[in-house]
Amino acid sequence: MSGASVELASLTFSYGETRMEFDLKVPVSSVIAIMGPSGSGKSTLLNLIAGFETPQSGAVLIDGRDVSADRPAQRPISMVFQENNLFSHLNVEDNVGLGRSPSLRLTQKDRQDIADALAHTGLAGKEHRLPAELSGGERQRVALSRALVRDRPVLLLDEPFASLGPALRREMLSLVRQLHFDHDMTILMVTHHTDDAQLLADKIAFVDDGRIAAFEDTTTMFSPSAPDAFRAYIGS
Ligand SMILES: Nc1ncnc2c1ncn2[C@@H]1O[C@H](COP(=O)(O)OP(=O)(O)OP(=O)(O)O)[C@@H](O)[C@H]1O
Repeated sequence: MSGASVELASLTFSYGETRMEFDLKVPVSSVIAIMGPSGSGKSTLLNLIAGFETPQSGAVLIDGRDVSADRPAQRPISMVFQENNLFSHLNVEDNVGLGRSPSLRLTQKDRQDIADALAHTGLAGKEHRLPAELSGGERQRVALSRALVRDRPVLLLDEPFASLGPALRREMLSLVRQLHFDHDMTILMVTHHTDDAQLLADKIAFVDDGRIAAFEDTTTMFSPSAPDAFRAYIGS
């Protein structure tokens, strides 16, 4: 696996009176933290890239190809949400297998790849458990494993560790860092935590009032030269 560039070209979207317009160029294999006030449009931005929302105008380009007309499953993207990632009646192995085949018709190679992903995320031995028999952190590991076997060059993470305690969150961030090191995918991660961004991200996209108000290197954004609105948001 390797990454792909992601470009949003004058992408417009409205929820009633709430209007958004996004322009962004994400380099291949970079890790981007998407930060900004509550309600500014961060989740909507990821949903537009993934194809769960349809823009009014503009385009989403992945590696230069316009994917705007593609359904979510056709896009070279996988996404992990804060919660509700798993099917409660399916065991760990099958939940991960859905990343490879929606009908769970799995080849021997698929099963080997699933086993490898579960080993990679520290879940070996828990293949036959149901989601209810796992901790919150383990459930998010299953969701990450499914994203891994989907084997797509772009990974979208929408506050995937927000419900976890600080130690577990750090552990999961290290896992994401390791997965990026091993697979080199392009990652866009929504987070409100400055330490998450500083640990993982090459660049920060600051979303404010339905726009990308700043897109700079992480070191710049955490320096005195960062835009005032971002400094106010992080409380510095
Ligand atoms: N299904 C919906 N119907 C109508 N308005 C919505 C819907 N989902 C989101 N919105 C509105 O769109 C705006 C952007 O929402 P979004 O969830 O993208 O924000 P966010 O930056 O991810 O917020 P948070 O940090 O609180 O998760 C908000 O004003 C929100 O109220």
